[in-house]
Amino acid sequence: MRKKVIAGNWKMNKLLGEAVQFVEDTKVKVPSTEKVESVVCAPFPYLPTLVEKAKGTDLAIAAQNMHFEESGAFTGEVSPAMLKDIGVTYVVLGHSERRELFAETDETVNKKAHAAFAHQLVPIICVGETLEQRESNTTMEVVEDQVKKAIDGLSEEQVKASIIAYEPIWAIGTGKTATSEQANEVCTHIRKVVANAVSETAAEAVRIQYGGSVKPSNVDELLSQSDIDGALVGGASLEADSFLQLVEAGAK
Ligand SMILES: O=C(CO)COP(=O)(O)O
Repeated sequence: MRKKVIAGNWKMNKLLGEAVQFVEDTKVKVPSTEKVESVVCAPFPYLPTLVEKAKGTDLAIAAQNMHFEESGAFTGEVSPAMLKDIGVTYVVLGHSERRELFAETDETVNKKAHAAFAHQLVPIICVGETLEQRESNTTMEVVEDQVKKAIDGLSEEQVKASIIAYEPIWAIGTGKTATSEQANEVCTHIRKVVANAVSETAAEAVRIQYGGSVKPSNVDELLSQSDIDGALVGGASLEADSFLQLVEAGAK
């Protein structure tokens, strides 16, 4: 049984006081169970404070991005070593907003995945098709290509420890969720891609999240699907109550 992962991706939202309040409100309420991991992906300036606040609880704190280099002349960037040093444990890589707006490529996502493992960070690797690609029936090949490139050169153990988030771009922040069947179909395909590229063992172990307008009212159905092991959630992760309902669904 794969442990589910519910990750709230706050994106560029909340001020420090609000971020701290959220962690105070949720850290004692997230379920302590083998069934689910609860993760909050917060903006960089809040990470040290939130890691401190969440210490010793079942709430993990993640970054939303990082550079792949250890250090150097990269003004404005944050390195994997810095994240590791302050106690961050997960990092989102290749979110579609970073691919679209900040020139993230499959190649940089792959470099970042290697860098994450070099610093004991668990990567949450995002993939997903545009509406145009879905309408032209190229979803499976687009996603297959993204997954293969992202995990290229990782060891079997590293792939087993990775999290892949399938986020159809047309379902992000639009209120349009993929149906649970549509979401599962692609997640099943991702698992096959991993089986072919790495091994059956890696495919069995890798956790695959769905993301795109996940909310308390649709999370149960999505999580009941055979190949969906969690959710990466934007809007519905901003309120503590709603985030807690999502992690409770993961603990069922
Ligand atoms: O992009 C997402 C999570 O990374 C999804 O965002 P929404 O849940 O707001 O659609």
